[in-house]
Amino acid sequence: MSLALVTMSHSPLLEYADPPAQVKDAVQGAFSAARTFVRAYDPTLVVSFAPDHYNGFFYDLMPPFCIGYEAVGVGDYGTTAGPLNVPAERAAELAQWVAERDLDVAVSRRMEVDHGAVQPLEILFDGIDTVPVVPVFVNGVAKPFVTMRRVRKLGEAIGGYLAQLRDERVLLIGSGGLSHDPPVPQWATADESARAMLLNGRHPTAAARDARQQRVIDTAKAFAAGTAPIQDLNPDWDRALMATLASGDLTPADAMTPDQMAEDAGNSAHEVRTWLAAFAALGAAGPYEVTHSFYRPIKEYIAGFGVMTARTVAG
Ligand SMILES: O=C(O)/C=C/c1cccc(O)c1O
Ligand SMILES: [Fe+2]
Repeated sequence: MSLALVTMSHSPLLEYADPPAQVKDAVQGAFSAARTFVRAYDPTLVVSFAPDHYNGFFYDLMPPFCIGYEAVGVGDYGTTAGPLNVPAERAAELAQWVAERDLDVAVSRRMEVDHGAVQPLEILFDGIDTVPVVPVFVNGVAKPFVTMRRVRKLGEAIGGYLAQLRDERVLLIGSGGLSHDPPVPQWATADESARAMLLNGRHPTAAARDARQQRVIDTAKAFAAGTAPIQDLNPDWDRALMATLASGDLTPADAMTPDQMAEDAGNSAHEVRTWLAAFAALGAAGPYEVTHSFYRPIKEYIAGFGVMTARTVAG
């Protein structure tokens, strides 16, 4: 069976920053192309690979991957709060399939998801419960990181399951990246209160959430002004990765090491793991073609900002 894919950067700053009009228009144009692609494909099921930013997953128990049987948006940065429309039996069947292929994936019967998972659903489907979605958490912020090879293998296993479904049109989403280094605390350098948040910061007070988000919003302003103490975007790295993903041969990404990824493209560049998983899943259904590709480094959004659509080549 054929599959389709949208990979897209997310940024909570879409609603909180003000880049020049032509930049905003270019991003909206890329979203619009992705929406048109999705509407034409008319998926019956979405499998969404997304990271979390210490809103649903914490160091009290941090898996590399987790399949949600139910999921609820936490409503960070004004994104939609509430339940996603998760087909629990389909999710459980997928988890079983993956387990039988020697991959160890956590499951959650109540996954909490943040802007990383919610923003693409809002942009592509005008809501978080309008289409059945199986959410797959891919750790993109918390050390230790599994190898990129492992991420590719997970994507291939999930794609293998989806490719044999006869009664579904499946859209894969990969959310995050590309190069970027927003001020998400790191355990090694965090102070005591930041460590408490990283350990178990579930359900913060409104004031605590506002303070955390304001720090990111302020950093984005400073980054655009050239004064933020965060790592620069790396358009060459972003474009090279997008070329690898488009090529159909994902094995070169196996050589990317976690430390080198962070050094070259920022700590949150690990979010590209969702793109790799999504493309590996797509490739499991056969050769694919990229139908639309957008890229722009956007400091106001603290993101090497990319959007790609792709689908199985009819054969
Ligand atoms: O607030 C956070 O935890 C993350 C913010 C952010 C900013 C820019 C790009 C991203 O992918 C983010 O998640
Ligand atoms: Fe992110």
